[in-house]
Amino acid sequence: MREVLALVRGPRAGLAVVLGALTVLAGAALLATSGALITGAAQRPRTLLVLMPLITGVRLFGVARAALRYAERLVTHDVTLRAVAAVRERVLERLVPLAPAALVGVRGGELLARVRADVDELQGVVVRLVAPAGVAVLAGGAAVTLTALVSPPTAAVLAGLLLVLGVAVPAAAARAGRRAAVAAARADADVTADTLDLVRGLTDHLTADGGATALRALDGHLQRQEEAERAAARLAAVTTLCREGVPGLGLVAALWIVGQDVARGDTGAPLLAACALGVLGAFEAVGGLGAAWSAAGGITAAARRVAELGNRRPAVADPLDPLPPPAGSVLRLEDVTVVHPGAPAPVLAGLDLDLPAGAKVALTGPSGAGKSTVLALAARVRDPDAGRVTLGGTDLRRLPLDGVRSRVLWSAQEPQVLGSTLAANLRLGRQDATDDELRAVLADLGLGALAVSPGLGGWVGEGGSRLSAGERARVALARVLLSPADVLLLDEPTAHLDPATAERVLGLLARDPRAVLLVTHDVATLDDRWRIVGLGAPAPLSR
Ligand SMILES: Nc1ncnc2c1ncn2[C@@H]1O[C@H](COP(=O)(O)OP(=O)(O)OP(=O)(O)O)[C@@H](O)[C@H]1O
Repeated sequence: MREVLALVRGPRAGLAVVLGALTVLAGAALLATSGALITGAAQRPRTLLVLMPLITGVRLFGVARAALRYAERLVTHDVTLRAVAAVRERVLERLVPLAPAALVGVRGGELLARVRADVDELQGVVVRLVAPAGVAVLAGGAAVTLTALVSPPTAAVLAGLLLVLGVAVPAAAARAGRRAAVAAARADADVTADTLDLVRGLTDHLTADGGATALRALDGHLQRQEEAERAAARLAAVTTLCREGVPGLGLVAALWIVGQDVARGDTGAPLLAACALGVLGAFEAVGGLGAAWSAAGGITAAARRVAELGNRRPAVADPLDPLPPPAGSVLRLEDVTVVHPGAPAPVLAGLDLDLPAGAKVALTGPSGAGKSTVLALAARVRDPDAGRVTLGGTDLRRLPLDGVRSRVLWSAQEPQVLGSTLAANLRLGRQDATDDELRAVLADLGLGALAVSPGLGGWVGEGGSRLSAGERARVALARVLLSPADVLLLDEPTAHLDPATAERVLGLLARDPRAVLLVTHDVATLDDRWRIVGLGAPAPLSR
């Protein structure tokens, strides 16, 4: 929260508060001068000139109030938009280094909820929290001081009732509403996460039990959401009652106190009307505090969740004193051990692996043997728990991450195809690749037809849904072939391909002058250009 408040500090936020306070005071002054004017007119003065200052005051405060409100909204929204843009940028900046290794265990929908719903919630920090609090202090203080000039006892009553309406009532409501706000935020996040998971895995859910289990879980979250909303509505009704009732009490108190002065002849009736209506208007100073107190719970919870994401430590980080890029590109795993969190035994223990420049190595072994983990180490997506991984003789941990990623390219087991054009997907491999180069690589991979339909500028569907699984796999391969990296790491690149296409792809990779380390379960398709390294039990098969 401190971090979010720091974003709204500064002259603009101060200006928003001052304008808000002046708007409230102009409103109270408008009521006061109107009351005085009507009462003065009712006394039938001999000349209207007596009323001229009040007539001018009514006009002045009426116009000023509208102008000030407009300026206050303008400044407040400017501050809000700046703050939200800064928070969103910060969240994304923190998220990027976490992916992918440090985000294992975080649900995609939950992440989306944090980036979208929580950051949206934080946009209320100025409008619903900071500005109302500042306005209450400034305008409330000024109203009490001005009232004290006319009637100190009325000022004392006003101060007390402002505290009741601005502090006691909202604090009690906030305490009662905190649980509902947290429950609502949790239910919102669960609904978003489950809906996203349901949509993503629709086919699996439908084939399992027609989606009944997933819908039941979603129903549960929706019910919790509804209960939280009902509790919030009940609370809102009680606070509305107080919001309307307490200013009424202030009005009655002012009429009674100043009325006694009028009865004694110490003051005039116009001043009585001005004071009573001014007091009524002054309650607008704390009008936003009820919403501020109830918003505080949700905003604080959202800020805490966003901060928690920022406090996650990236699985890998840039070195403090990076070494210059090595000249050679031999990739070596030396006596490497990896223990996944919570795992009873290391997935890799004392593994040595050499990938000289231009070498073709195929990693094989049973499912869960740690083949993908080897690729993750080689691309420095994670670091070994013991041993080291070197590129050209330099420990990867001593090289800038960008430098490693530009030299070593990792194509994951389930590569992502973006819901964009074919060309945009291919250029993830190399941004400056020409259209001719894109067409050539597609032709090499047997995807020449895609260059015609949907065409390089054609949309490939959400997640590449307009392509077949084999086409998606080859689009990912095309990126790899276009990339300028020295070392290519591929996780089961032929998994979705028919035998003839798999052979064609392996041929292309074998002819590529760069070092290739691939994971495969299909050793039979590899010719003798490939060195095969087996991982895990049963005893490794080596050639
Ligand atoms: N982030 C992680 N946290 C905990 N355990 C993990 C993590 N990543 C992988 N594992 C575990 O480590 C083991 C090796 O996983 P890895 O993905 O490297 O296997 P693999 O040989 O590539 O398997 P497959 O052939 O099925 O793709 C598995 O038992 C897996 O459950």
